[in-house]
Amino acid sequence: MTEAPAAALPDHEVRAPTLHSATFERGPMAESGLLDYVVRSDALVWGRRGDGKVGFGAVARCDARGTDRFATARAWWADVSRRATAAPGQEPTAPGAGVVAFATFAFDATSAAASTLIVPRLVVGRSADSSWLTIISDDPSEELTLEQAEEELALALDEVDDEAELHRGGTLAAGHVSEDAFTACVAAGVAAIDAGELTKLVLARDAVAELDGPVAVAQVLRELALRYSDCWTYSVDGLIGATPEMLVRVDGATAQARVLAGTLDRSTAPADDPHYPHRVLAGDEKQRHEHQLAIDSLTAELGPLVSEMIAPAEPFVLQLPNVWHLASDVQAHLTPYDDGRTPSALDLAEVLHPTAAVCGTPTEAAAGLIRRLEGMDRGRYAGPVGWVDAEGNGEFGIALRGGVIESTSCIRLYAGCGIVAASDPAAELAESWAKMRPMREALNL
Ligand SMILES: C=C(O[C@H]1C=CC=C(C(=O)O)[C@@H]1O)C(=O)O
Repeated sequence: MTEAPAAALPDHEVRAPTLHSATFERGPMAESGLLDYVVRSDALVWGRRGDGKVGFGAVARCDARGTDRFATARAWWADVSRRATAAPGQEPTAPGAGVVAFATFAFDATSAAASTLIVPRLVVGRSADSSWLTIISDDPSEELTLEQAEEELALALDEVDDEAELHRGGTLAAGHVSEDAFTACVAAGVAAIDAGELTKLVLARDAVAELDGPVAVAQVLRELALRYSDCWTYSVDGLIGATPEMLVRVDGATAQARVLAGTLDRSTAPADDPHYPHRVLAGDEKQRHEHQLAIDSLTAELGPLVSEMIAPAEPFVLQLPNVWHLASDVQAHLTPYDDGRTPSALDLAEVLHPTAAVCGTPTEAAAGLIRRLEGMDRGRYAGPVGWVDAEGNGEFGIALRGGVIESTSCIRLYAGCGIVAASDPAAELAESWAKMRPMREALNL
């Protein structure tokens, strides 16, 4: 048995609100599912293939920074969850219904970026077999009715972005890590690996998009969701994108992850060779090594918390519109902590982050070298992004293939690449461009 992480920080006063919710079952949605609700720039979004949730407004928020960012968020959420009540007869009926928080975490403890949990006023949710509308209040005396929830939802959907004013294009410039700086970083990373300092590290760069109008967030999200239907589309407090990598998904006592590492650009692939990705990606020693290190980092951290874990012996090739990846789906049965509580999605996000898909092996050596070589604050890029409910169910993707909105018409994009002994700087630079392609296309850049 494993000891549960502390529910409250020593000397930490958690000022969590008392929340009250009502969840109303709704009929089947149109084929497009949740995408019909992705119409506002400020909505909170988590979804894949029409399932997921869209949040409007905010009734509570927790911001944290530094080494304790996960612990602060966990303590706050434990308090919110303990106190939350549901209107009689309107209790949550599915994971993610009822009181729920959308969450985003900074990659590194030294980041200036806040890690944030936001509880929306309204949530429209859909899973394979149900759909619902939840309304949440921080006023325990407020009567929460279906009429009120539908009226507020209609108002929220009415105040949509004026598409005429949205951007049509713009420019993309080097960010903190230019192309030259990136290739130099990769060469230095390979030298450190050759010198025996570490086995793998993931190096990233950024690029700044200045658009000729306000970022069309909802339009970008809809495009990403439609084109990248195997990815999880997210939008939380200005962090947007569509990630192919699931850090952890918790549904009751089941945990799942999709580990990715190993990439092949599709734009340079021969059109007439169906075996190309299997031969060049799945059959390549360097790519398989990079992938295995990412799996090992996940299973080593998850192992002590589970009674059973299924990790396939062979990765599969995940085909996205821009790239192919080596991918492995891991499934595990969670063991309760010795206080009887099952580890929550938040607990697991903290334990598993950062995997070797975004940091390296060994973790501490890689994290230190990333700070030194990149010299940039990654902010929330490559950190966990997703949602958690009051029961501890939730989904945390790794915030990849996206960007951070820095002002109305400016968005910073990020992409990184796993570096091992056999990595070539020019090839890694090309791969980073391939990973930025989904956002560039959605932004018309
Ligand atoms: C770090 C990123 O991708 C990771 C996930 C999948 C494949 C990767 C790779 O092949 O390098 C990276 O580890 C990114 O997209 O910024």
